[in-house]
Amino acid sequence: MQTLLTSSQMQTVDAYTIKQQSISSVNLMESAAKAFVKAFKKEVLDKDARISILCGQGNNGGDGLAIARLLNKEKYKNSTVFLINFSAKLSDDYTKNLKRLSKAKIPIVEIKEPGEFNEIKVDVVIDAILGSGLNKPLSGKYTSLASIINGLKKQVIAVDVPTGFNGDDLIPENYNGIKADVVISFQRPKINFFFPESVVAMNRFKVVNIGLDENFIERQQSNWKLTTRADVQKIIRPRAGFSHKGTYGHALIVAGNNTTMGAGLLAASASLHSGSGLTTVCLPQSGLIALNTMLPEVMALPRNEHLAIEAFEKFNAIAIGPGLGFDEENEELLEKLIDLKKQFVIDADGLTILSKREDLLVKLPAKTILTPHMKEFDRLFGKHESWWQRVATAREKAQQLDLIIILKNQYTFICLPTGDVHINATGNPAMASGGMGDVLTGTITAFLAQCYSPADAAILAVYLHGKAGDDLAKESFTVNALQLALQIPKTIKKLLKS
Ligand SMILES: NC(=O)C1=CN([C@@H]2O[C@H](COP(=O)(O)OP(=O)(O)OC[C@H]3O[C@@H](n4cnc5c(N)ncnc54)[C@H](OP(=O)(O)O)[C@@H]3O)[C@@H](O)[C@H]2O)[C@@H](O)CC1
Ligand SMILES: Nc1ncnc2c1ncn2[C@@H]1O[C@H](COP(=O)(O)OP(=O)(O)O)[C@@H](O)[C@H]1O
Repeated sequence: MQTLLTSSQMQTVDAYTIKQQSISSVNLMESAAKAFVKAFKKEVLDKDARISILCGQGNNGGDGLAIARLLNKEKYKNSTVFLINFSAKLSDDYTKNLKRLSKAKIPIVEIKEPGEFNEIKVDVVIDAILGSGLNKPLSGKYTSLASIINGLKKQVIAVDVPTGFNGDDLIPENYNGIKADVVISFQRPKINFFFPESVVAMNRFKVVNIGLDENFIERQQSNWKLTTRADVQKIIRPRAGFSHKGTYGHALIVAGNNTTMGAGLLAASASLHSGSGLTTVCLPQSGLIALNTMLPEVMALPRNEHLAIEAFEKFNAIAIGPGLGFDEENEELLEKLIDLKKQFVIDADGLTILSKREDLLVKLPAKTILTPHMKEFDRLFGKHESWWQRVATAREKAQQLDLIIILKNQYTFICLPTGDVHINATGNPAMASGGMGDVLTGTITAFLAQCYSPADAAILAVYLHGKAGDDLAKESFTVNALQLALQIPKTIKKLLKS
């Protein structure tokens, strides 16, 4: 797990590292520039590319000057440095790097007015104008320059953050900063990189290590965590010697209806492939042939109005919702199930029922896992104007109601009752197709059945679901839900081996 920090916390880390490691701030800047250049070389392979390096007058600009010098050493021969001199204040390390740069034979152009930057014959722009020191909205000359750069429609690579991008708070719809193709950020991604609103400022990001004190970072107070491969490797337990099907629990998937039977089958397949010892699906009679044909390993509990609630008692984890329908009968079933006080995952139509029945929402057993996508979430907790607002509500509700709320998106936010938000960064757009959420539900249920704690089951399942999608997307333009369910055991095996 990596702790994610705000820009001001990163400044503290910066200062601490300088003090504790007896490294000067200009040397820290040098290591940031080196790390940037290493990543840049993978982005821009052509050493003849015409590169414009735009440097502000703070430390972000200082980075830019050091980068210019290092790129020159790396034989990028067509670079020009533009000094964006819109302010009177220069940082010390900027001044030191300007002096160092003067020894290299790189053209330097001073820009005092935005219109003076009219470099249209450029292939790559390096944006080192303003970084994480942004302390007010962008305006005046900076806005005009950002608009000129965006208008060039060239490849833009930003140092640490795009100019005008606030790393820690809502990005306004009328964002007026630079739009980067790639951001090469230092040591930790900014929290805002994971919010969909950041799409106006960047297409993707990379994070490079610059030698900041990791232990100190991890000691900082922050509720934002990023799940790493190492975390998942620590959580996941290998299959034990002398174990048998009883060792790995019995998952029940209450799902499927005449026109949405597939949702139940997908969730059941995911449960089976994610390692639950036994899986049963509670589905209508009309789904039995499909189930027995497709998943002979999975058992059925035919769902009808005569089904007694005692039939649900033997399961140690129950998922309710994929393709279930939300008529009165299903509402009654959900109500009865909740009274059993089992470990639940509630998804899809189960969530729709909860959005109509607040009395049930507040009765959910502790650590019940909810898996809404954006629309389901807003149906449950009210309309939200932004993802910052939505995540804030999810965090608050998880604490208030003692629930685990998995708010699904490209980057999924797992909100725990502790107030922590675990961000998941696996997964990709090849997975954007129906049934994917049903598979996630089945996977979570399987981990609950195997007695992982609800928080671990959520973190593990979300990571593996995305990772399985990433593994498949290496070879395929699209990834469908059933393929993904089948991939999960292979992805787990690979994680355990490495
Ligand atoms: N630990 C790390 O991660 C490391 C970080 N490093 C690098 O340092 C960068 C941060 O540098 P930084 O603190 O000097 O601030 P930076 O972004 O250059 O801004 C400069 C000045 O601009 C001004 N200003 C602010 N907003 C404005 C606005 N809207 N419109 C106009 N002006 C505005 C404001 O001045 P003020 O307004 O207060 O006079 C501010 O002081 C960071 O992104 C990374 O590249 C690495 O070198 C090493 C390790
Ligand atoms: N572009 C993407 N990147 C990463 N994950 C994605 C992407 N698109 C979809 N997913 C994942 O697929 C799942 C979709 O869930 P959901 O919308 O409930 O699907 P469905 O209702 O069709 O089963 C979520 O876990 C989501 O994170």
